[in-house]
Amino acid sequence: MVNSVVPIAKPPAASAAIASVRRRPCSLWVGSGGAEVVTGVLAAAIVEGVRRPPHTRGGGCRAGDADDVVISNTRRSAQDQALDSGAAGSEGAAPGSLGFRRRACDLEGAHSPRYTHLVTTPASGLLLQIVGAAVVDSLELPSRLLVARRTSPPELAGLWEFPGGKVEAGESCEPALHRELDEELGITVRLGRELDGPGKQGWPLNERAAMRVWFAEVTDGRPTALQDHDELRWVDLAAGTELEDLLWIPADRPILSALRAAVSARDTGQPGQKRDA
Ligand SMILES: Nc1nc2c([nH]c(=O)n2[C@H]2C[C@H](O)[C@@H](COP(=O)(O)OP(=O)(O)OP(=O)(O)O)O2)c(=O)[nH]1
Repeated sequence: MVNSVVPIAKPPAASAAIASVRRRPCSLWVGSGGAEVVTGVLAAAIVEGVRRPPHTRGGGCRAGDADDVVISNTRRSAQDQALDSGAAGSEGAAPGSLGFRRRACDLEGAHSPRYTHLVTTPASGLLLQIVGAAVVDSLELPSRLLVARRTSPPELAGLWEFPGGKVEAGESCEPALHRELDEELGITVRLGRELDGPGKQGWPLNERAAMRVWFAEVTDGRPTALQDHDELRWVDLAAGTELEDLLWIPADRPILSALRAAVSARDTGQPGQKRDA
């Protein structure tokens, strides 16, 4: 949840990224979320907003007042800058980094499509949270893994991955994973054990994101590539099989190794078993 929203004239520490606002400064809303913003968004600016998000406090703003906002931060990537200049609704992704979509729902309470322009900057030490599923044919006796081939962004298109996606603000990891699997594959699953990564946020993917991964088993639906993927495949988990030969997102390789070890140790967990709530 976004803790506070204040006019740019009196920014909190987290809004140091904001360098200048042309036109009317009071039209810029700054959300300072901290740990509660699970997607890793610490500072965010919504411009062109026509009404403030429902869970926020602060002064009013008027439609179109702040459509010339400049965000500046030494940690900003070329991708962020591209987003600043790109068309609303576009996605950007620099090689090795994540694509951030210009959409309002990255901030809880800002789900209105009328918030047309959102720029986010990651907090230092807080990564964008991704969740992924190691969907196996059986949680108790796994022998095959469901893998998915991405269609975007161009840097990742054609690479195989664990189905999943970004945790949205206000969402917990496991519900996010259920949502992603439903949206992307049209399946309902029961979750098994989490495949613990090296960090609290799971497995590092790049400088901006980390992924938590759970074993899962399909309980309803037939996996179908509904969005984000052009092919799904059940592959044998045994060593020396197709699984290793597939062109994986490189960051996923260590996860695959750990997954195999967990399967060998029959450590995929019982349904509902979790590391945390
Ligand atoms: N789902 C998934 N993403 C991965 C894996 N490995 C890896 O580096 N990533 C990266 C790729 C993406 O930059 C990011 C996940 O973002 P995404 O685009 O899949 O998220 P999403 O489904 O919520 O997509 P969108 O709504 O933003 O379009 O994490 C993986 O195994 N599974």
